[in-house]
Amino acid sequence: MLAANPPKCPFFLTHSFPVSSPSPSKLTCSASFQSAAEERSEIRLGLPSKGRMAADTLDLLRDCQLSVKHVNPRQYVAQIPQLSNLEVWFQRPKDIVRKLLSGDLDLGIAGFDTVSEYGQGNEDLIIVHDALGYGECHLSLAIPKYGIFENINSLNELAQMPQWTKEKPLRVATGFTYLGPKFVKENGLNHVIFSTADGALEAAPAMGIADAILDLVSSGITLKENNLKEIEGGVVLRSQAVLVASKRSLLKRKSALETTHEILERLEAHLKAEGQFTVVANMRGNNAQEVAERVLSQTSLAGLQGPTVSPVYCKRDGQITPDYYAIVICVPKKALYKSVQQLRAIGGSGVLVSPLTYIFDEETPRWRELLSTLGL
Ligand SMILES: Nc1ncnc2c1ncn2[C@@H]1O[C@H](COP(=O)(O)OP(=O)(O)OP(=O)(O)O)[C@@H](O)[C@H]1O
Ligand SMILES: O=P(O)(O)OC[C@H]1O[C@H](OP(=O)(O)OP(=O)(O)O)[C@H](O)[C@@H]1O
Ligand SMILES: [Mg+2]
Repeated sequence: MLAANPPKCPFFLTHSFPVSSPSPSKLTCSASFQSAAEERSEIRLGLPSKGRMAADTLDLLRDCQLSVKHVNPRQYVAQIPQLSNLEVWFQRPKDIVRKLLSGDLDLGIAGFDTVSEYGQGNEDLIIVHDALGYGECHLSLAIPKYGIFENINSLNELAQMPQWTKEKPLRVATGFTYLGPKFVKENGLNHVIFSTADGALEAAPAMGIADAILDLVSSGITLKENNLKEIEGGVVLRSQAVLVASKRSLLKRKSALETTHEILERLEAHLKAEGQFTVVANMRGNNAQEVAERVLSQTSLAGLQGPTVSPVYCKRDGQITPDYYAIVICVPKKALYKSVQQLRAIGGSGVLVSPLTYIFDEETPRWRELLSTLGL
């Protein structure tokens, strides 16, 4: 299990050492970078400079009222006016991870696949938010649909093929030269050799360069168009965009932790709200309790913390009395139509639906988790 084409980039050389026993060059490098990090007063957030994560990242931050002021796309530093102590640095996703490890960035947004591949399990990297809701894909082993693989549909079947020997191992093309070998080792595949390429990996089997590929899949179209198939047990990891931090930064600098808290709260509040609608409806009833009971008898109307039921007063024969009740609930977007049907079934009318911008909980579970990971 080794990379057939040893990568030329010095980072690969450093990263090929196990994390538990870093190379001397890595230690020297990290010590000098660390002192530079300590001299900085501003907090640095790394964002993808281009590629598929770039636009969605800026959109997400904008939706959290954290718009990045970026004068032109070739300028690699920018600001988020709401966070005065923060500098944004645009970098390639893999460089975001490397620079978090070297202490040149404090926070970053990248795909979980990139964090896992280039972070190599380093404990200095902490995932602060693991589900930013875009860049969804999975890293998966794929083999041809044809030839000797026609009846192979699982990792076990692949491992047991008599074709793979020490002299003639299964050849896998991948850009994931850390996660790939780790996965085959953990899954007991003995005779495997990896080669690397930067893109269009799906061509490798048809070109005769590899027997299988290990690459990211989202729609599955590229695999299909190249006559390849995924196999049972062949998914190495599932990925989406994550917010990741350097543990050292958060522990050493109080302002880094405070900024992380604010970003996390805004992300959580926005992402939670994004999946929900506020629904307001009118309902006749004898009292608020009775209306609430009717609402709660329906499975799709429980809301975030039960319904809010408010009397709507009117003047009749000189008397001010509650004529009907207004109920307010939050419903998941997916369950909207079902909720409206259930509201109607219990006498709801005049149903108003509006999008939610933020849901701020008392304290976000991810913040509590972060503090506990930091031992605070
Ligand atoms: N179908 C997909 N294929 C590849 N990446 C995807 C896909 N869907 C989502 N992603 C996410 O987008 C990231 C790829 O983004 P991008 O294209 O910028 O990176 P890259 O091509 O690996 O980087 P670079 O061009 O710097 O080598 C992946 O790491 C993953 O997190
Ligand atoms: O499942 P799908 O939706 O078809 O997406 C998967 C493809 O997308 C990515 O390639 P990319 O477009 O980044 O091109 P590249 O391989 O040349 O980098 C990835 O490497 C797969 O080839
Ligand atoms: Mg790409």
